[in-house]
Amino acid sequence: MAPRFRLTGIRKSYGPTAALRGVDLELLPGEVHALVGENGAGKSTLMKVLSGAERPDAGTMELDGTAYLPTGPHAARQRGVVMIYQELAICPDLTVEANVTLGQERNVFGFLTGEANRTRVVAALAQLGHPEISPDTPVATLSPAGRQVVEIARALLSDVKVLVLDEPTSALSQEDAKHLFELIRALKAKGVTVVYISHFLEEVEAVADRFTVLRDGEAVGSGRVGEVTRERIVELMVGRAVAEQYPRTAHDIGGPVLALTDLAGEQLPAGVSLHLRRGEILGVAGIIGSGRTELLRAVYGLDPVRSGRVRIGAFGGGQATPRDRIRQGLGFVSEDRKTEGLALELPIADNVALSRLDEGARAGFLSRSRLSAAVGEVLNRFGVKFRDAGQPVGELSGGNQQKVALARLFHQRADVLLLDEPTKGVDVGSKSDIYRLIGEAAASGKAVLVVSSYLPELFGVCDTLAVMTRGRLSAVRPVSEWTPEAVIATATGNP
Ligand SMILES: Nc1ncnc2c1ncn2[C@@H]1O[C@H](COP(=O)(O)OP(=O)(O)OP(=O)(O)O)[C@@H](O)[C@H]1O
Repeated sequence: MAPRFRLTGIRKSYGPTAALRGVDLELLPGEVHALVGENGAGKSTLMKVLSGAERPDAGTMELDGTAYLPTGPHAARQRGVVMIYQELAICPDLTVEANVTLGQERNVFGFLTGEANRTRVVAALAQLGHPEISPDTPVATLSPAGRQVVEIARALLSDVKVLVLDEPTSALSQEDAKHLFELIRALKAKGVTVVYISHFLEEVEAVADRFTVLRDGEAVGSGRVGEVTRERIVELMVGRAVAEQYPRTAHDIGGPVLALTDLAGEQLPAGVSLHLRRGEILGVAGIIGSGRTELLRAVYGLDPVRSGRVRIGAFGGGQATPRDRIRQGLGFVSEDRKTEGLALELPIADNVALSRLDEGARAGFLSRSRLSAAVGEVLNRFGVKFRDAGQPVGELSGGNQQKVALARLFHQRADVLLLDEPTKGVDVGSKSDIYRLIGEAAASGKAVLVVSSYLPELFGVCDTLAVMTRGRLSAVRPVSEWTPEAVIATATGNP
């Protein structure tokens, strides 16, 4: 079959960082092609080149046998090549219709025909199986899944031939992820080529026909999904065999360090009690919207507490500010690193040291070199791929940004770690590193409360587990007393 899209010898550097070092890739019509690789391997950069957001330094591209070098995303879209980003690039204040037609209003003799546009939008939403989404709805009021449908509808309107999805399930519930897979299959049946970037090999196996592995800016292997083992794909990604996905460090559980009594926020959580002990890794499962994030935010002082108590070691009481909480030994990694986790324009070193600036301070001055040295050590432990600690965090790949957010917590030397989706966007090898570090933290007497939507990780890492349903938390039980089925049943309110 003639390829729909061919990239040959693609190179791209950002200053001294070579993100792509001569990549060849062929995409067939009507296939789902998974692009996998470690954080910083170059997946997003390659897809930005393909979708016109970045210009390659060298190499050629062909779409349906003719030369292709778009001047920008708009030009790429006109040729039918569209990329949908992890952080959806939609205008939240505008309506669904305005978002879908943005920049591609059908123009008859120079006039915009509002009615024709509306018909096309309604048809696209119906085609995607979402006739319930009204064109007049402001996008801001839609769920992440709804926003994604709007983005895909927008792609359909530009007669998409190649659709790139960059970690599309990261903000979706399991149910919505299933719908997305159905949608991808429908697009495939229409002959659309879908490029699917993901760190979840289960998803790759469920939805992709072929895969390509990128490592350090080079394509190091490709093939048909199902003809190679998952272990082999991981080996290609990391360049070595990963011995243990969930490394365990023996740790003892001690006395309580965090106690919540009937903790309630403005809406969520709705009355949560629990004891977290020294050396314990306690997982909180639940569906999106069940109040898990709100629970961590209330404990950390980011959201107001309506009633109930938070007791941390010797400190008791209800409301406190994050500053108080940090002093009391709490550390928090937000699920939403872009808006409240990291200061993207600031250097990596400053981001890591943000809550502990005393480290590099000497006689009232902040010594850059001491700060960099202290931070460098933490970053290396986390395997963060970076050029130098003075580089802005925003230059790092998504997964590496997440590792910086975690590194900060360890640098802060918090006693109680509140982790909200700590491995979101993180590659398999690095996930394993993060699990090892969580285990080591527990072994050194820290207590860990971890919220995750990825059940294998909760079962692989935690000592105890509880499930959140509509703002309430089930009893905390040892992991060995739970099954994934029981967790799902409890989470959906059918125990
Ligand atoms: N705007 C930029 N400025 C400087 N360096 C960049 C920029 N964008 C990407 N890079 C670097 O290029 C390399 C590849 O990054 P890219 O985002 O393509 O990786 P990725 O495979 O998508 O990673 P992840 O799985 O973490 O999203 C990384 O070393 C990254 O730091």
